[in-house]
Amino acid sequence: MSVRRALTIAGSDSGGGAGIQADLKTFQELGVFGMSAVTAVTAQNTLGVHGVYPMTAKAVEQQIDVVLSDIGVDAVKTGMLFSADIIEAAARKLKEHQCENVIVDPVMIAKGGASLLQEEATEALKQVLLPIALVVTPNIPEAEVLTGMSIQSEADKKEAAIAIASLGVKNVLIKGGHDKGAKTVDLLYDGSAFHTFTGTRIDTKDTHGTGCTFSAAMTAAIAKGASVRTAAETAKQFIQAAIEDGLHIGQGHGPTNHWAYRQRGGC
Ligand SMILES: Nc1ncnc2c1ncn2[C@@H]1O[C@H](COP(=O)(O)OP(=O)(O)OP(=O)(O)O)[C@@H](O)[C@H]1O
Ligand SMILES: Cc1ncc(CO)c(N)n1
Repeated sequence: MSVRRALTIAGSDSGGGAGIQADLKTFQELGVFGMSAVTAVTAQNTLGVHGVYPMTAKAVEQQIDVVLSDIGVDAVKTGMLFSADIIEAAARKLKEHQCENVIVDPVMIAKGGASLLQEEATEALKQVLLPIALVVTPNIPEAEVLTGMSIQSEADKKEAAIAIASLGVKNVLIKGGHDKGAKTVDLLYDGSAFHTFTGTRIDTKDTHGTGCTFSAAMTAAIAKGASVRTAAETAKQFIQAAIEDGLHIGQGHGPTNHWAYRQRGGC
């Protein structure tokens, strides 16, 4: 089988736990060749986001163009997109190159509270990116912004997933890291049925980049030909191992362990 390729369109996390760095590490661990289009550089560590330096939309567009016209791609993930201009440029290019396997992680706010998406860009995300996406993977606060709903229960999660699907995206996966209980319940809605992926909540502060890592693992699995449902199962196992075998790096919210899944024999 030829080498499978995945592209991440996202921001750089200098601390290495989230963003482009988490995505490329995850792609590599799952045996997929990783490529990147950088949307912004963040000066970031486990204590927080200390600076955000966006790229121009043109620079993002060109990175996507040169990579897709030469190397090609089996799945594309988007993460931190920062502005409406960048969202519109990315969506235009993905359409132009007829990318079908687009996984949108609608990154809005970092765990420490820093904004990674300008407020007015949410509309562009909904109007131009979600309609061309195969999957969107909001966490609970992001699902609340996308729907305007308050999500307090599993029933609310289901209602939100249906509302997000009505924006034109084929599959909606609401991540349960922000759930309150002893279990983390990730909910997938595929346009007709619901599927849940449940993990044991680990009591740790080292959860920086869990969302990026989860969505990147889904992207890698989809690049290798998995269905969305199987990709969500793989991603759940990948992130559970990565959180359980934490590296305890830095003084704040440390990164997850991107080696853990492979070291346990997965791949
Ligand atoms: N403490 C935890 N224990 C076990 N699983 C967790 C924990 N926290 C998050 N997860 C899992 O990690 C994945 C990512 O979910 P989460 O809701 O944390 O994403 P996120 O908020 O987008 O993360 P980030 O913004 O840090 O990238 C989900 O599968 C979720 O269930
Ligand atoms: C660059 C970047 N993307 C995404 C996140 C969300 O975890 C982050 N903290 N930083």
